[in-house]
Amino acid sequence: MDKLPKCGANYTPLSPITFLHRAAAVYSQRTSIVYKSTKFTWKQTYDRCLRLASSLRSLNITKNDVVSVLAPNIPAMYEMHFGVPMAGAVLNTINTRLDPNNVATILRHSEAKLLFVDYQFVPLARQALEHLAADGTKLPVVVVIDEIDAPTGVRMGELEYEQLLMSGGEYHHKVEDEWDAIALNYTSGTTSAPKGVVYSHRGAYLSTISLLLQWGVGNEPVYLWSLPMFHCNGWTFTWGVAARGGTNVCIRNTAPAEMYRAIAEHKVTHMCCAPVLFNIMLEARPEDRTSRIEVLTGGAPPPAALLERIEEMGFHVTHAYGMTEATGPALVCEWMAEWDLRPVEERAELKARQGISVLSLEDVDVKDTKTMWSVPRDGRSLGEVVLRGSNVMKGYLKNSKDTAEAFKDGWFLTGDVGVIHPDGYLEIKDRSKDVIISGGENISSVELETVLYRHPMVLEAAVVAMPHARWGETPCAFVSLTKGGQVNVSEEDIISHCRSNMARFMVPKKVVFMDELPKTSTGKILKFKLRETAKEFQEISEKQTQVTIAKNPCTTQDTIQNTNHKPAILI
Ligand SMILES: Nc1ncnc2c1ncn2[C@@H]1O[C@H](COP(=O)(O)OP(=O)(O)OP(=O)(O)O)[C@@H](O)[C@H]1O
Repeated sequence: MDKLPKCGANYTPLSPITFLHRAAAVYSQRTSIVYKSTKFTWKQTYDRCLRLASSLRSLNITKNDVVSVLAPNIPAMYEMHFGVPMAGAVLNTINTRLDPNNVATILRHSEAKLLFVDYQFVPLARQALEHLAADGTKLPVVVVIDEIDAPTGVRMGELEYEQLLMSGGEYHHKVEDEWDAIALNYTSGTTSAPKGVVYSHRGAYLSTISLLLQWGVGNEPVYLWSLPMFHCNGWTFTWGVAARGGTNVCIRNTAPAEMYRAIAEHKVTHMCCAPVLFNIMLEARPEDRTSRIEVLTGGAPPPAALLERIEEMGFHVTHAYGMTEATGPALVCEWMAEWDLRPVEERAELKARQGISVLSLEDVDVKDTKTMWSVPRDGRSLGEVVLRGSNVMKGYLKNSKDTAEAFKDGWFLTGDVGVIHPDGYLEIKDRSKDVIISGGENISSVELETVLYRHPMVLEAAVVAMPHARWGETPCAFVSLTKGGQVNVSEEDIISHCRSNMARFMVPKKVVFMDELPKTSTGKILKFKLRETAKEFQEISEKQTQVTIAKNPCTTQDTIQNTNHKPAILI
């Protein structure tokens, strides 16, 4: 048995590039991409990617060179997911919502050789390159991507994407080792400075296939690009849509009108988004929205109440949990048929659990990371979520310390705190840095937020620890309200809603109303900013016990609005 050797016929390096090669052969005339008036077939997409790879080689881009891109979900961004690794290079998609300094940090750290810039982001790229020039960093070659069907003429240097493509021949780098790097993605920076996560061809291939299976994506999906491709390569669906011969519906931004128009026009069947987008879609819901759309959501805990509301509109939601280091989704809340018989509220609660591992992971567990012992599967015992398997990153670029700390005894430590239920489904209770420890009791901020979201006038909610002289920490809630709620709901209303729905020691001692909660560029609520604010309240309360008004609780660029209500100290 052992003497049977591997050979070219039975052992080939795994790479998602093969999905495109196959799509061009077997789905050649199917539509691959639609964007405004532009439409391509899979044969055309393949040809364009071969040209892109060839053009990159002519610009001296070779194996392991980093090619960065600042672009929305446009056809060029999609093509780069194949064309860049087909040149042997590593794709680094940069979050377009970052500021110039953050973009410069990524370009500097990744040592990008080439930067593609969508014409709308030229001002951002210019400022980022000024930062690099100021400290003498070698600048990348810049290629502007102009609007494909209506060129604007905006340029930054001489090179333009379509012209570059037209000048290219055909090139396809042969992947010799599936462990070679394919992509470099920076984490959101929610808890610490962003880290550069490196994916292998093998990891990308297996993650893509297993997520397609887990979500049950069949033949010819019509996939709406509502999730940025810059977020973990669109949770692998950049590669996945090619694998299923689907159609990529590209949109420049996720304004609800544009999304609803695309959904109706192209008969969208699938889309992904963070839960934050549900609020936006609910506020702008068209009256005639009925057709069923499969939605994969994740990136932050989706409150059960929000799931209930969005499903009423024909969006059939599947909940996934993951992170940049796990190539996007690592767990999916796979639905069990028997749950269909449960009451609506219970169904939403089951769906709000993060679920079970995708097939490409060998194992997932919740452990006490000091002893590395598993916690009991009782739905109550807290531990850290750990993963192992082919989804997990190669490591952090040029950061051996953080890489070493992230791996322990053959596991990747996620930094998330969770429980395992008796049925094997995992539920995230918090990020380890967000757990509130009050009088020795661990309080899950996610649990409190779930209750807050059940208040019909609450649009967004986040709970953080506020220092407390007696209890060490107590929960402080930050809430934004629906339009109707802004005139009607008081802090006392929210507190009394909490009192009726949770144990007394968990009830937030203070509620701060904001027009909108501060978020990271990937839509996660910036809890560390809220913690700073909560700390200020505590300091104020120690000095003066009377009612206090919040002064610009958050003042960073990420903050969208100041408070518009007058919170009272209730300690
Ligand atoms: N379905 C989900 N439910 C709860 N939390 C989730 C879910 N999906 C993702 N998350 C949270 O998002 C995190 C992963 O986010 P991401 O990789 O974008 O960067 P980040 O961890 O926010 O940034 P940084 O590591 O730089 O602080 C997870 O560790 C988890 O805390």
